[in-house]
Amino acid sequence: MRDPADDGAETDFARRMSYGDYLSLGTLLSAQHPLTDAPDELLFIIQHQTSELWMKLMLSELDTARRALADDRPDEAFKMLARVSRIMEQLNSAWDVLRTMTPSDYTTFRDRLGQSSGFQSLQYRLVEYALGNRNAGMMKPHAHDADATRALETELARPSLYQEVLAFADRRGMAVPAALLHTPARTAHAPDAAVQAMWAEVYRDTRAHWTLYEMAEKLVDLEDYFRRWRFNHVTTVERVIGFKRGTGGTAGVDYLKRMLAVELFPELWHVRTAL
Ligand code: HEM
Ligand SMILES: N[C@@H](CC(=O)c1ccccc1NC=O)C(=O)O
Repeated sequence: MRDPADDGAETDFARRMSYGDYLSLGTLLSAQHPLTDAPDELLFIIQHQTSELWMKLMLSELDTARRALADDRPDEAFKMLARVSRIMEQLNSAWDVLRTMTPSDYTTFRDRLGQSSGFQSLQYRLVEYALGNRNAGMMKPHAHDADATRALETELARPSLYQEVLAFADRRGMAVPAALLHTPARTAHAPDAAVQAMWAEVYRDTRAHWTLYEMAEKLVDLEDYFRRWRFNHVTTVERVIGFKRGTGGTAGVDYLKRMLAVELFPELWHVRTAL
């Protein structure tokens, strides 16, 4: 048997930082605590934990993108937004693993989940808020958690990604209603005719407005991937629990189907009809 040291591999990590040290794998890999012996429960836990890790990165990228936009560095924001779309694509592919869990597998441990549900995911709510799908009522499940409530309030006190984009367009000389720019929104952005007219101008003369045109397509891309996530979620849920009520207390599939109608950047979709 060949000794790895013959290939020059370092083997003494008594006093050196190793792979596992750097990545805190001791902590990461000891954070799975199934409540039953059901083999699919580990799948369920890891699927959610990995989603939360990707959401953590997504929030960091959305933060950087917004700061770049506010500082008029659109090219940097494009890079971050493209990455957010790729992360969503990653989350979309992950559903294929969870879909291997049948209703028979899931019912062996579903009761043990109690009232817990993805509805209470802090990071998911922060992503929704950052993207502009703002509903302060969604903070209620976090009322018992001061840190979570503070994080959500801090997010609501910031302009959403779309507001940063509109402010950027305004600085580029486009006509954007002032009311949409200066106060961070606490409710979901409602379709606005003047904003749609602004995007129509961009799409009608892409050469004159290339940066905003690229921006618009980055946002449409992002929302396209997010819609696919919502669709994969609701389809997986129907496949696994049918039309049962959710553990979080909502109607389940019917609630999630309503969420499919959410439009993050409505004018960018509506403008297409007008082009
Ligand atoms: C078999 C797997 C799954 C089932 C049966 C399921 C079921 C549900 C149901 C019924 C809801 C509605 C809220 C409720 O009343 O509970 C919900 C919400 C939610 N789930 Fe899942 N889910 C599954 C997997 C996942 C995964 C892998 C994630 C990834 C993090 C996730 C994230 C969420 C989020 C963020 C919400 C809130 C959505 C919103 O408010 O728009 N779920 N889920
Ligand atoms: N709402 C799900 C339970 C569920 O999926 C879940 C439970 C605990 C932690 C994360 C979950 N995932 C998404 O909602 C259900 O009704 O079966």
